[in-house]
Amino acid sequence: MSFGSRAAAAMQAYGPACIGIDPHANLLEQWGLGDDVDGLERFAATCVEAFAGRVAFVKPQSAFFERFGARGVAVLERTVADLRHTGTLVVLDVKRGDIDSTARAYADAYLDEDAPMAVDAITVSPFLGFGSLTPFFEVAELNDAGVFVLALTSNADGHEVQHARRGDTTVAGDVLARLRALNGDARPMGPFGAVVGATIGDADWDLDINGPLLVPGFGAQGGTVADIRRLFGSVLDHVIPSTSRQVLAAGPDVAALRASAASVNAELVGS
Ligand SMILES: O=c1ccn([C@@H]2O[C@H](COP(=O)(O)O)[C@@H](O)[C@H]2O)c(=O)[nH]1
Repeated sequence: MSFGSRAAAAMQAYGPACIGIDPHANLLEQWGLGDDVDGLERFAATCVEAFAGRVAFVKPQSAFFERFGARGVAVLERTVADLRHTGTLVVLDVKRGDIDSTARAYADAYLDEDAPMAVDAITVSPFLGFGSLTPFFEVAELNDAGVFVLALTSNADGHEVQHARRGDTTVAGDVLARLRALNGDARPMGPFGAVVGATIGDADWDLDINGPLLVPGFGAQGGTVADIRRLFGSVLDHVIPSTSRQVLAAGPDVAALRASAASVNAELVGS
């Protein structure tokens, strides 16, 4: 089944929220864990226990695992496998992008179902040109995986590049239009998504890409359900709001983490 179909079915079954696994040093401390590989392992295992099979998407942030070198990456690999084993869709936030031949190696590393770190979808950066992302789209399609392209990021500096004019459009507008073309008329939606922050402010963008919209910036960065409703109105059913620290702050108690994730979904569905 295509990633678009799997994502739509998971949202229907569990609600739209994506819960991020971001083991910040201060969260490890709050959870009574060391800022070391053992702490990381305990943190990730607790997140798996809390969220696997209970939410549609989990988004591990690779940077917080890479911080601990090869042993941290090994923890990430086990975390991804444990989550996927339960059917929870894993969106790995790695923001990759490179020249064609290297992009293919990155795509093989994450999107080839036989790779040790195979995930359901990854985030990529279009900064080397949208065409440089072709290997990611090709490998994803072959493996029923997804790709989320940074379009309008949640950080305040993103607009410097993303709002830059490009002919009669903008850099972000062009990324969104190209994703729309790639997704064609796939039903229920195509596998190629955009990252659009809940914090972008204005609602003047055509976000109808017939693909999933991964929406970080919701929660700890200040984005609210009202922002999501205002920004995504007609394409709300394709929106995957993603939140990490807001939910993780409820840990390390597994029941409290589950309750926090459930209340995010309830709030979103109520919108
Ligand atoms: O535009 C973007 C793209 C990615 N992120 C990532 O999402 C999470 C946000 O964490 P919170 O704790 O919910 O703020 C983090 O991993 C970022 O690297 C983003 O924030 N904005």
